[in-house]
Amino acid sequence: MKILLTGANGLLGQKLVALLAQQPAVEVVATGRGASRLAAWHPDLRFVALDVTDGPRVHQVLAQERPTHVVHTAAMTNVDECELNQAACWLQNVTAVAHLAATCAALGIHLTHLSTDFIFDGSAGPLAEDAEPAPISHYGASKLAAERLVQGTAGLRWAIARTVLVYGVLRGGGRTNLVLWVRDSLRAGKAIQVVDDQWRTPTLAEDLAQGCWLLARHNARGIYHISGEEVLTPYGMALRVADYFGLDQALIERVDARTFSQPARRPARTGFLVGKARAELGYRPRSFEEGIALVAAQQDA
Ligand SMILES: NC(=O)C1=CN([C@@H]2O[C@H](COP(=O)(O)OP(=O)(O)OC[C@H]3O[C@@H](n4cnc5c(N)ncnc54)[C@H](OP(=O)(O)O)[C@@H]3O)[C@@H](O)[C@H]2O)C=CC1
Ligand SMILES: Cc1cn([C@H]2C[C@H](O)[C@@H](COP(=O)(O)OP(=O)(O)O[C@H]3O[C@@H](C)C(=O)[C@@H](O)[C@H]3O)O2)c(=O)[nH]c1=O
Repeated sequence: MKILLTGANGLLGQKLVALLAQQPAVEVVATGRGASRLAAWHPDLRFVALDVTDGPRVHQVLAQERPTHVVHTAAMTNVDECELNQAACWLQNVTAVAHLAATCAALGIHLTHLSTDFIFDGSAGPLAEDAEPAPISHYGASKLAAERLVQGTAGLRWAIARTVLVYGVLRGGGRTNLVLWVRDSLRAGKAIQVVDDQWRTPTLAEDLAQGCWLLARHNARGIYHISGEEVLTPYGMALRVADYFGLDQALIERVDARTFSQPARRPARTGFLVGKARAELGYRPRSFEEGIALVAAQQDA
């Protein structure tokens, strides 16, 4: 197998690089916007600059590299930024997917595409793969449009991995995540307000990477929910993080989502049922406790 990753500098991309480096039978090509931020940790990694919004370049790189599989992790993931800059969001989350899907179909490459719980309206959860999407933000709408584009590309062999609130240690800077934000705020003695009326199944980035690897290895076809299994609110997660790291829980103020005036709406209740991935792929996510322990171990390393 030869697997090409998009967005390799991002959180999921980094975990996929680390996981696939341990598979002797897999050749990895990491790609990302601009230079590699992984060279210090993976000096032998093959890295090719690829902005996925550049259609001719997408075709050029895939035609040159001829991977058997692409895992498309790159996206505009700042949900508020997507609401405020809708054209940029569409370009990165939809137009780019059109380039990749068409090229993968033409070259016979299996595509694993990443999607999100934010395609749902938050009225019910945890959700199975056949739940009806109804996005309430521009980010969610763009990710749903991308799913439909993948599904509608003639001749494409595809899998869609949908996931939920991903956390883990990121090297070299980038988008933070709930576990690191809570830990670092409390360590700095900073009070935080955390919502207790949103429900999620938080996902350890390493587990998501494992799920993507399983999808590619099985040449899976169709939609798979790949997340953690415990339904928690961000407030509940914050308390557990504080507890694990021995930090002051009194700094965590329990609030409603209405307390925040964010540009983009968030679905209240999501979270995923992962039974399909468990049964068909052998996917086994870690508990939230185990996930925090892994984060702690990596920070100490
Ligand atoms: N994080 C989460 O909580 C969730 C994520 N997802 C989905 O999972 C996927 C992976 O997310 P995650 O790794 O956490 O996100 P990150 O934001 O950590 O990583 C995304 C990466 O995509 C790169 N990127 C953005 N635009 C382009 C472009 N035009 N060309 C090439 N690379 C680009 C970014 O580059 P740069 O570093 O230069 O900015 C970044 O490295 C995404 O598709 C996301 O929608 C779904 C649900 C939850
Ligand atoms: C910043 C902040 C967040 N939160 C909560 C709300 C939210 O549920 C959670 C994470 O907030 P963020 O704004 O970091 O992330 P957010 O944009 O809500 O996270 C999303 O990212 C995209 C990419 C996805 O696809 C989704 O699955 C989802 O996890 O933390 C607070 O309670 N207080 C705060 O001050």
